Amino acid sequence: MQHEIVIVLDFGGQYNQLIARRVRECGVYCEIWPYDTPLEKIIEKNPKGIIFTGGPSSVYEENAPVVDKKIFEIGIPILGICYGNQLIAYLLGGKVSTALFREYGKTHIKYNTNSPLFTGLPESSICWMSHTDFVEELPAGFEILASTENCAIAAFGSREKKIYGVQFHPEVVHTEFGQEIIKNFLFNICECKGDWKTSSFIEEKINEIRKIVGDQKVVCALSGGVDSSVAAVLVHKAIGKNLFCIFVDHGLLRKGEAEEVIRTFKGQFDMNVIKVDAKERFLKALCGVIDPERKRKIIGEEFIRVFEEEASKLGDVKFLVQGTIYPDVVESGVGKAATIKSHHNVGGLPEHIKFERIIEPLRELFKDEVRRVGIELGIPEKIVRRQPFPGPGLAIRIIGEVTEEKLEILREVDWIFRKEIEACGLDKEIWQYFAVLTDMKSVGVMGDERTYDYTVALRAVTSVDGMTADWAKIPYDVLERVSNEIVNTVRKVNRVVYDITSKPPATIEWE
Ligand SMILES: Nc1ncnc2c1ncn2[C@@H]1O[C@H](COP(=O)(O)OP(=O)(O)OP(=O)(O)O)[C@@H](O)[C@H]1O
Ligand SMILES: O=c1[nH]c(=O)c2[nH+]cn([C@@H]3O[C@H](COP(=O)(O)O)[C@@H](O)[C@H]3O)c2[nH]1
Ligand SMILES: NC(=O)CC[C@H](N)C(=O)O
Ligand SMILES: [Mg+2]
Repeated sequence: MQHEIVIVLDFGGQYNQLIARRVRECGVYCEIWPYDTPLEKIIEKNPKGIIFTGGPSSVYEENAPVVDKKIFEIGIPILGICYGNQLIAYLLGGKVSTALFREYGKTHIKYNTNSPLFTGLPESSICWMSHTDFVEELPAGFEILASTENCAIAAFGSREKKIYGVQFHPEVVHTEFGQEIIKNFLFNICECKGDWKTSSFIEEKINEIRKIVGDQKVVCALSGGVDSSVAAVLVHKAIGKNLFCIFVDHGLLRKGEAEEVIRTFKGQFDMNVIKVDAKERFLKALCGVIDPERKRKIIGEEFIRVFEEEASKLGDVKFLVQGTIYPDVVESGVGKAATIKSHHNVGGLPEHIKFERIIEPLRELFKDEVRRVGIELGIPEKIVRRQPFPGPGLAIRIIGEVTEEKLEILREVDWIFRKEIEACGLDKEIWQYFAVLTDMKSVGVMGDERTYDYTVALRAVTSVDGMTADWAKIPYDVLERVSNEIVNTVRKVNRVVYDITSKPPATIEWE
């Protein structure tokens, strides 16, 4: 059966896959295509609508990514988001400039709810912005449909042309009514019917994995985190005893973590799990390194070398399974997307790898989708609900050089914060909560003595998919208890600060 399709044209935005996902959630099939796909190919596919994504470029730059202007004349509805919005205005004769007031994160917005794009919405609400440029003058034949305090043209469009642009990001969960806007575009403007159902993801993947590996051995990089646990269980369902999980203790784990992972996994699943102690080699490789990207690449390479060594002990192993998910991919900078940080399992991978193929069954999914798959696979809530912990571990939470001493300090601080958050039940609402050891020392006074010690930062965020996040409004008395216990019990720390930035403009991790 031929489904209705919406095409998302990719200009390198951070949230492209989120757009695709929102469209799929509305029951409309959707594919992401490169921005320079020839127009004939698009017309041939006969899409119900086209969405232009955001992107890191500015339309007035030389070599900025553009589309064939004829795309505006073929009668297919178009929605431009952020860069896509600026591009529509620019190509149709409007003016795009750099703003004096940049907007990142939470912004109040007012909608014209008479527009089919915004019907059913309240007149004002919250949207999320991430831009420097803005549409200053509209092209002829368009009207303003939304504005914010610093951005007069926060949305524009033409009912007759069926072309719309929004400066904000309706696809991120922090934009209230974002999904309604996407729905309005699909159903009111593109006149979609919604004829697509999420086909059985698990079944499809199991078949695919069986087809690729047959009866050969496979190793799986297992961290005990959500993604790799779900990936491991999925692959285990497909190939059983031919799966060998490798858990690496790289010395950058949290207090008690290695023991807990092994205990949970051995107790819970009937799987082969190999634990590798690789503390020394990781710390040696990181010695003297302060640049965050270098740290990530070194860790990415060491991981692979350890997996290769372990695999060679098992015979001829061609396949490595990783729990890579979509945010790891996009932040590492694939296609037109900018590199935000090289996740060790994607952008941090070394050039030469002995495995013939890396299998990543969760590569297109977001964390909350992975969690849903995990629950469906029968993985206990306790594992599926764990807070994310990045593969490079504490190395990217220690600003500057990683040393044994700093690791020791951070482990203790992090433990105190974690225990307190869990004790007061906040762990259920907060997406991630951890401590960062800054590279800064400051003066304090303890027991009438001068101290000159480290500042630690506490970071806690709420999020749904890790792509955008807000800082968690932890009650002052909880922060106070944590701060007191840290400075009273952890040596070499005399100051505690709380990070109150959202993502964007910050990221969740500090490096
Ligand atoms: N200590 C480790 N040992 C083996 N593999 C690891 C380790 N840490 C990370 N990996 C691999 O790198 C991938 C990415 O790490 P990441 O932390 O994003 O995912 P995760 O640990 O599976 O889930 P979570 O995000 O919930 O922590 C993992 O899915 C896993 O395949
Ligand atoms: O496996 C991983 N390898 C990495 O290199 C990595 N870097 C960040 N993260 C996790 O990804 C989510 C988004 O983090 P950022 O806002 O810091 O980019 C957050 O949940 C981070 O903890 C990583 N996970
Ligand atoms: N998120 C985006 O698409 C940003 C578009 C453009 N680079 C700007 O800064 O305004
Ligand atoms: Mg992890």
